[in-house]
Amino acid sequence: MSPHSVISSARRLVVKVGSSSLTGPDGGIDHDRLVGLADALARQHLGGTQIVLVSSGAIAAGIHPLGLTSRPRDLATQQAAASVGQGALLAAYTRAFARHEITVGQVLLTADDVTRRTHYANARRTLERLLDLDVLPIVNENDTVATSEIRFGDNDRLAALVAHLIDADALVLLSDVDALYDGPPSRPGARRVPVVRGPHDLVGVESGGSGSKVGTGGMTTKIEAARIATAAGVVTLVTGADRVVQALSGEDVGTVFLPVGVRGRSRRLWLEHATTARGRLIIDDGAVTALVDRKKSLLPAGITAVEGTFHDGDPVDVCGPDGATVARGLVNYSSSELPALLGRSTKELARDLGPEYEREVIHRDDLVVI
Ligand SMILES: Nc1ncnc2c1ncn2[C@@H]1O[C@H](COP(=O)(O)OP(=O)(O)O)[C@@H](O)[C@H]1O
Ligand SMILES: N[C@@H](CCC(=O)OP(=O)(O)O)C(=O)O
Repeated sequence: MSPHSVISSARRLVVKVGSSSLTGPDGGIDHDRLVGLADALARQHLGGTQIVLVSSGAIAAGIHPLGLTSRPRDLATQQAAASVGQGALLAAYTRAFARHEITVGQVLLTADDVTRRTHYANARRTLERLLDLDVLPIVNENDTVATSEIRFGDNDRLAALVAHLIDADALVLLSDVDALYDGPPSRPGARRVPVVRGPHDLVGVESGGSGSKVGTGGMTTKIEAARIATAAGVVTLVTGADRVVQALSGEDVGTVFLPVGVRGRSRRLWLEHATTARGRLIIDDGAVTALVDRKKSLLPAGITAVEGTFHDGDPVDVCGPDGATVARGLVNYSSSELPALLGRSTKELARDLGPEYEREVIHRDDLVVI
């Protein structure tokens, strides 16, 4: 099966559309483009493909109603714009899909949230249930509550993680450029990269930031998203939103990234790619071996130093004696509690401080070796 036909025959697809493909020259939502996209997705949905749409555009949709002239730069105004714009965006999609008698559902995700064990299962269950009910879920980051530390900022990686979360057959990233080029597409002589089989095909490719006033991340975040998705076994296509019909029909458009890893469900992919570490735990050589080779939990005895300020449940990086990061995990103690426990055995801690101090600093299930 050709990689493009994986998309046309997919049972389950995640399609992501960027702000630059939904907005007009004035920065506001372009309803004709949004309806064109909805029509193409509706056809595929009615043909039996389960589709999850990850749509950016909340901030862009809030620009005009707030009387702004461009995408705000500061976080608080971006969040206000997203709050105003997300409702308008969903209303526009609801109307566009209703013409095909398709019901849509809004799912707003916060990266940090989904990483936690119970929330991960919950987000997956909700999306599965929506798909069972024949609803077309429309996902965005919950911009209004995500603070700068926990914010994804770009929906490309979020879409890759959603594709993994629902075990999609393929991920389609729609943008204002028809493919990945070997350099900025505005540069004369830039050539389309039709297929990426692995990192070697990206050697010499220059990827830059967004070329539009409303997009974020540019090609760099799309390549990163493709790397995450293909490592989880998901074929990824990057192409223009104006080629969505051809892409969904399996035509040779855009840039296709072939899977390099095996499929499988694991919260660990989210832990690694969705979280931002709030601090660092420095561990000794014995603890590095226990974590990396023996797949053990992290105990206080192997920790030599604590850096940063964090709470119980926050993501932290775990670093070897040379400072290199070896793992990331959700820590069971705050940065103020931990220093008093370092180098001590859990038995001794339980005896001196109480049974609750027998717990691991990071449980194996909350840890990903990098
Ligand atoms: N090597 C490259 N190939 C294609 N596009 C590139 C490349 N480097 C940078 N870009 C820019 O990335 C932009 C797409 O990213 P972005 O504006 O963030 O879109 P979106 O809103 O769809 O996420 C393109 O319009 C282009 O200007
Ligand atoms: N959550 C933000 C999207 C940020 C983002 O990733 O934008 P883009 O690079 O246009 O896909 C919004 O809805 O405006």
